[in-house]
Formats: sequence, structure tokens, C-alpha cells
Amino acid sequence: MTKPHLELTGVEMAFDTPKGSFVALDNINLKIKKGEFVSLIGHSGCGKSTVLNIVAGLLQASKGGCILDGHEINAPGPERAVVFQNHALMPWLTVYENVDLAVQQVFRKAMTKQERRSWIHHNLELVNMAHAANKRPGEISGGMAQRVGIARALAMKPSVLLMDEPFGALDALTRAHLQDSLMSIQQDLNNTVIMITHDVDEAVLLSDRIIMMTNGPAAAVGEDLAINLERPRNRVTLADDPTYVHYRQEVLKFLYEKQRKLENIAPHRNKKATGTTSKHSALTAKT
Ligand SMILES: Nc1ncnc2c1ncn2[C@@H]1O[C@H](COP(=O)(O)OP(=O)(O)OP(=O)(O)O)[C@@H](O)[C@H]1O
Repeated sequence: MTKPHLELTGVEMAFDTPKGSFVALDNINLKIKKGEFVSLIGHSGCGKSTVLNIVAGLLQASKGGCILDGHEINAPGPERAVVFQNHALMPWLTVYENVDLAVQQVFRKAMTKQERRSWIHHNLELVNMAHAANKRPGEISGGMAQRVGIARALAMKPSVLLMDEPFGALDALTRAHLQDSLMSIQQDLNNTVIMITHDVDEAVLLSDRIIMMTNGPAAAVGEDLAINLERPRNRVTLADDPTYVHYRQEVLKFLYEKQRKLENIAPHRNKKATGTTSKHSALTAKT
């Protein structure tokens, strides 16, 4: 059997708090293949970002560990690029310079200035942002800034792309557009992607696998659902596809039946959040 590209084995994460040790994760085991698109989904506070931060090397697991291509992860590295929800661009640098900063970090020695320039433009073109290369983050919209964040991550040629709710703050149309771009870019580049999302439809549409996490404390992998839908995927045709609908229901069942949180069914909150329609039937069901 071939070795997994990325492997988390027996990962436990305990945080020291004023009230003592808080065990956020307990015995997380995951094997991810090269080029797989994996989503992490689970209720707020279950430990998704903690898992992502361990893979990013920003947090060190209390027990167990994470191996990437045979090497243990102990620190951040350019082969694992992170895209956060709030894109985190340097406000005083232009779009071009923001991407260049990351490219220099990885390719300063390997690329000439001219090569770097065309590589940066290529990546900005991938996300349709080459036209705004000389603008500063304050002069572009949130969706555009998020696209630059993705271009910056892709420009590092990471073998693993880690995304923490990358589209969470965007309006529905921008989000749909970026999801489609990400699917086609990822198919071309074959990066491994781990993405945190609260959006059930986003998870099913984009993923090869959905990892559903149990509620914390001591969260673990509850279910591991393979999404066998042909690519390229089209959101409009899939909306009526029985297999797509089945996967969607499996995730909703996990979140709202098996891992139901008491506050999610408080009558006043339900009424306020969803009006007269069922939250479960809404097309953009969120956790
Ligand atoms: N540095 C820390 N110190 C103490 N507790 C922490 C720390 N970081 C995270 N936690 C706790 O660990 C648990 C998991 O947090 P985490 O941010 O990973 O959850 P999440 O699933 O990503 O949440 P959300 O969906 O709301 O972003 C939470 O209970 C959180 O309060």
C-alpha cells in the first residue's frame, strides 16, 4: 500500500487554562492522499481550527503528531500555505507586493526578478485579479482581497493548501464564483486542500471527503464521508442530483441529529434565525 501524503496520528490537544487543562481534541486520526480535497465540518468550537493549526505547524499537538510526505511537522513551512477568513493582506503594500512577499520567501533564490514578476501575474490572473495589481487592500472589495489571499497562497506552490472558512465573510454570489474558481484551479494544480467550512453545500460541492467532527471538548472524527461525484462539478445541475442530495442529508443528519447542540434547538433562536422555513431545507445550510 502507498504511504499517505499527510497523516495525523493519535492527535490530542490540551490547552492550559486558568481552570486547568482543557482537552480540545482527543485521538484524531486522518490519512489524506495527494490532491485530495478534504473539508472539516462541525459545530462551532469543536476544534476544526485547532486541527488546521496543527497541520500548519502553528500549534504543537500535546500527543500524537502530523506527518507530511514522511516528515514530522513541527513548525510552519512554505509547502503548507494558509488562507484565513480575513485574508490578512498587508494594508501598506499593493496587491502585487503582497503576493511578491510570499513568493520571495519561497523562491528568492530560485527565480530571477523577471521570473518572479511573470509568476506573480500568472497567479493573480488565476483568480482574476491581475487588473488590480497596483491597488492597495483598502481600495478593493472583501471578495477581491480574499482572491488575492488565495493567489498569494497558490503562488507559493504549496503541496498543501489550508483554508479556514475562506469564503465565510463573502456574499453568496462572490462565494459561488470563488468556489468555482477554486475547484478548477485545484483540479489543474492537484494541491491537497484542507478546508474548514460551516456551509454544508460548500462542503459537498467542493470536497472529495468530508470529515465531520464531534462536539468538543475532546472532539474526535465522528464520520468520514467520501463524496463520489464526478468532476468538474456544476452547482446548478447538482442541486437536483439524488446523490448530491443524499450526501447533503448525511452531513445535516450528523450535525443536527447525531451531534445536535442544545442551543441550536432553542425555540426563540430557531424562530429568529429561520423564520417559518426549516433551516435544514435552506440551500445554504450552515452549522
Ligand atoms: N489557545 C487556547 N487556549 C484555550 N482554549 C483554546 C485555545 N484555542 C482553542 N481553544 C478551545 O478549543 C476548542 C476548539 O477551538 P477551535 O477554535 O479549534 O474550534 P472551531 O471548531 O474552529 O470553532 P469555530 O467553528 O467557532 O471557529 C474551543 O473550546 C476553544 O475555546
